[in-house]
Amino acid sequence: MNGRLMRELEELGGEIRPASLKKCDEIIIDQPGFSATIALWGGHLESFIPAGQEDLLFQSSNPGGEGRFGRRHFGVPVCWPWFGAHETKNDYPAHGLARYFRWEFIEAGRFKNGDVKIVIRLASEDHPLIEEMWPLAFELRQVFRFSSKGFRINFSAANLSDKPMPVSEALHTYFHVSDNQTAAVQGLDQISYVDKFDNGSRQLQQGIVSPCDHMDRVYLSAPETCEILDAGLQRKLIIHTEGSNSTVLWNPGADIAKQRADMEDEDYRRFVCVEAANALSDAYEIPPGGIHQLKLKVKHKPLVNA
Ligand SMILES: O=P(O)(O)OC[C@H]1O[C@@H](O)[C@H](O)[C@@H](O)[C@@H]1O
Repeated sequence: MNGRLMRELEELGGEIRPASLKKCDEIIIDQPGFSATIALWGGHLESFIPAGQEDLLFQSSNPGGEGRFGRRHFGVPVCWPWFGAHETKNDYPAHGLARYFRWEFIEAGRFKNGDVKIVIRLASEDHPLIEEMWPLAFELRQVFRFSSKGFRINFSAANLSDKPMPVSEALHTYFHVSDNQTAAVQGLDQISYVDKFDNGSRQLQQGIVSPCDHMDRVYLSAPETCEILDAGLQRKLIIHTEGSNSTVLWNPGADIAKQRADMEDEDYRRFVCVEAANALSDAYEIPPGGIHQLKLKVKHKPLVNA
């Protein structure tokens, strides 16, 4: 990292924790209204803690699998350029490449209203293994915006190649909840979904989703806003997306969680994934030279004022 970036970060009261997660740096921002941590490994927003509250994001109990594609379930993994299993290559990792490679920290500063801004990027040309596995050149950027009210992620993908780029994707957010048995997701009533835990059958959502246990669902043509209601933390999380047609809800349930190396037995009770996605029939192509943006905005509010 250069001196300019270091100064910009220091002016925000930020610091770098060097080579601390999977041998990559973490960026820590500590402000009166919140603290946030970004892992350059995979470009995960790892933690966002509003002052006086519990983290909005979940982190699994241990760092997880070793090896090039050892994954960890925490924060906001970026699933790109494919969501789920690769269509033809069985030996390629699930959920694409972006969550396994080192991103570059390129900017720290403030928006006009004082919100904190951090920008990171991942370019295919920076990693020979990416170029080998995905021969279409790209540049990804994440612009993080933090304030005491919550966080935003503006994710953009630029197709630098001369061919159309097929993409399915997700900002696979692990929202921390007090208990998945009592937490609820509201806002998907009457939306049709593909139930991956029921052989991909099509279902229609009736009312709220609760408990948030053992579910793997892709809601297609989903609305831009939904909410997590957490009675235990007396907190409501308002999730707003742009550029995302699918909303994925995932919680592994007790049995599948046991197969995840980084999760302890009770970890699955402490999160629900609500993912801003373009998956299955919502997959699309970025034209040569084109850009696609996926935006996620998360605000927290007391549940009592719902
Ligand atoms: O364990 P991973 O690879 O991070 O994936 C977690 C889950 O992510 C969800 O988005 C998928 O719909 C699930 O099928 C998948 O199991």
